[in-house]
Amino acid sequence: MKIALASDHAAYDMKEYIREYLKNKNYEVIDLGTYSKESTDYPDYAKKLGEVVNKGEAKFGILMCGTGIGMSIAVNKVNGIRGALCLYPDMAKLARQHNNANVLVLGGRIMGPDLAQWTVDTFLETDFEGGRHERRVNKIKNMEE
Ligand SMILES: O=C(CO)[C@H](O)[C@H](O)[C@H](O)COP(=O)(O)O
Repeated sequence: MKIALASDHAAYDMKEYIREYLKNKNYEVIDLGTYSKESTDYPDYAKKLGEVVNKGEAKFGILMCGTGIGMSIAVNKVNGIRGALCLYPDMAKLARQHNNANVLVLGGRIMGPDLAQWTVDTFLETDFEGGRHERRVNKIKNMEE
């Protein structure tokens, strides 16, 4: 399974950690940056990753910034993206089961590596439930331009 990753400077360490974690679990990882701790603008990375996921070049995306809020606001502007800021595994489980989220957003300044890793595992291993949730997700899709 292909996973796209991106972060701003505030979550650079977390991105590096998650990239190696996923590679060790044999996921194919597309690292879209940032590639250093130099100050960057999170919308640039949210746009880049959102477009990769929307085109189907990766099944899921994982975005990280300091709190996760900026990335989450920005990535949800990209068509086809359902980005969910999840700060612990149960949020990730419901983001997949109910919202069919295709981008997980994490907060690099507020989550430790273990919590981030458990949240990523839950997100990637949980399926969409469909049914009544499909109707609601379709209503979100219909809001797109
Ligand atoms: O968008 C954010 C706040 O919700 C992110 O946490 C950014 O990473 C943060 O704003 C970056 O802040 P910095 O002072 O430029 O490092």
